[in-house]
Formats: sequence, C-alpha cells, structure tokens
Amino acid sequence: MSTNTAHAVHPVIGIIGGSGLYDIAGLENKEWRTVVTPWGAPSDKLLFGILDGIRCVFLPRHGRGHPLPPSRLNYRANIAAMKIAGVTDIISLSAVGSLREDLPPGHFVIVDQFIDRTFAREKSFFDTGCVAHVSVADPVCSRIGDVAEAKLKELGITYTRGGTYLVMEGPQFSTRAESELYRSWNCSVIGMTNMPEAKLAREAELSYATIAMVTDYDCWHAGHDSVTVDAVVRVMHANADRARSLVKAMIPELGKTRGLCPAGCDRALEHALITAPAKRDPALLSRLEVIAGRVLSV
Ligand SMILES: CSC[C@H]1O[C@H](OP(=O)(O)O)[C@H](O)[C@@H]1O
Ligand SMILES: Nc1ncnc2[nH]cnc12
Repeated sequence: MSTNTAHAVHPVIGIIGGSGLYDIAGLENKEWRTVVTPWGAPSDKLLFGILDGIRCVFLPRHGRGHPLPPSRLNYRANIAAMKIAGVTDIISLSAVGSLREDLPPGHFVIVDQFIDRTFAREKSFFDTGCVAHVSVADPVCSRIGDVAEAKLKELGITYTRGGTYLVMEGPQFSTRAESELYRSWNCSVIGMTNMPEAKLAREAELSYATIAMVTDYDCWHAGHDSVTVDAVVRVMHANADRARSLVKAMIPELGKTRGLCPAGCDRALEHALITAPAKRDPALLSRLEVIAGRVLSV
C-alpha cells in the first residue's frame, strides 16, 4: 500500500448497509444527523460515530425499516451525503442471489465487476453544462478488497475474491430465463442496488467496494426453491452478525493514515471533464462543488 505522506489522507469510513443491516455494532458517540445535498435527501439520516478511534458514517441504503425500493433510492443524494460527511472509503454491504452452484447461501463475495442492467435511475452527477466521463473499467477499489479479504480469512468466513454482480432493476425478482441468461454471461451474483451506486462513488472520487452476502439461489437451481423475501431475510439475519464483525475488523485497517489511493479512486475526475470552461453551466457547477470542486476550481 502506498505511504505517500506528501499527501496524507486521514480516512473516514462510510458503510452502506443493505437489506437486513440497518445499523452497525460498536460505534461510540453515535448520532443520527440529517445531511442535506444538492441532489435532495438521502435514504435516511446518517449515523455518525467513532470505532476504534476512526470516524465512521453509516447509511441504511433503504432507510430504517426498509421503506424505499431499489428504483426509488436517491443514489446521487446517498453518495453526495457521504462525500459531504467527509467519507473517503465506502464499504457497501448487500444481500445477493447466487448464480453459481459454488456460491451457496451464507457465502460472502468480494465483487470486482458489475453488469448494469438498470434503466430507471439517475446515473451521473454530471449533465448538460458539465460533461464528464470517468473510467469504471475497474469499478471497485482493490485496496478495500484486499482489507476485506484479509479480515474474512482471519474471521474464518467463507468467501470468494472476485465475481460479477448483475444489477437488475427490480423490484420483482428475475424470470427463470433471465436468471439462466445471466448465468450464461458468467455472472456470479445478482442484486438490485450496487449500480449506479458504484459509478456515482467513482464520480465523487470515493473509494468503494462491495461485500456481497449470498442469501439464495435466485430461481435457476432445481434443488432449491425460488427466492422469496422471507428466505432473504432469514439468511440475512444469520449473516448479519458476521457482516458486523467483518466491518468492525476492517475499520482499524482502512482507517490508518495513508497516501493517495493506489487504485486511483480519489483521482478519478482528473482526466474526465470535457466541457470547455466557457460552456459550463454555472448553476450545475455550483451543485457539483461538493462532488467535483477539487477539479472544477483549478
Ligand atoms: C430483500 S431482497 C431484495 C433486495 O435486497 C438487496 O438489497 P441490498 O443490495 O440493499 O442488500 C437487493 O439488491 C434488493 O434491493
Ligand atoms: N435473487 C435475488 N435477486 C435480486 N436481488 C436479490 N437480493 C437478494 N437475493 C436476490
């Protein structure tokens, strides 16, 4: 890991909790605070606190009590709120269906690719009047993935490093034909939320990684019932303690003072802006300040 102390980063760890994970354990000085963003309201208040001396910020992705479906999440507000809160690194925790025999319920996957099949969501902070194209060739931060892997090993949690997460629109689960199609594409797991979340985190120059927790075999497996919410919730309850232990173990390592992200996540906008300064829309620029002020002000 780079120790470029010329640019010392004191990390603030963001945790986005998915279905079944509406808080995190062990936080001290906890406070739920409203964070206002230029893109509207995030899913809920954010829970600020300290864990092992490291500043942490938790957001329940669907809100406490799960009132929000995947297509109605304000992904831009969620990521902007994390950025405004000073977060540098995001651990995304998600319940997923398995598309592979060797990824049974209870298994954890450190996702490294996505196929984004969502179509009814705002996917960028940028727009007419300020266009940017960031790279998402490697959509997650390998540095966070390395920490996750080391801690999963220490905790004895069965996991797989690497795998493609198919992001569907939902809210209905897949048809069997869709499930088989995604299997033929070599996808590992399926869920409804991590896109555009990961793309937006990249635009906001936040390091982001997904720990996917398998809850079911979707609907393709002849030996298992098709997925239901009951089954997902049952397995998530069993997984939740392990997810909390994992987060608690990752934070001291991720929270160490470091240099710039070796994976480049914190510099994603450096070669991404294309709109000529004279053609930029001042109203959009002022909204973008919290996300891209670092590159827009130079
Ligand atoms: C409750 S099953 C479907 C639901 O669970 C997953 O959410 P998350 O990624 O926030 O854990 C999935 O993507 C669906 O939104
Ligand atoms: N089978 C499945 N499809 C989509 N999202 C899910 N979340 C958990 N299981 C899922």
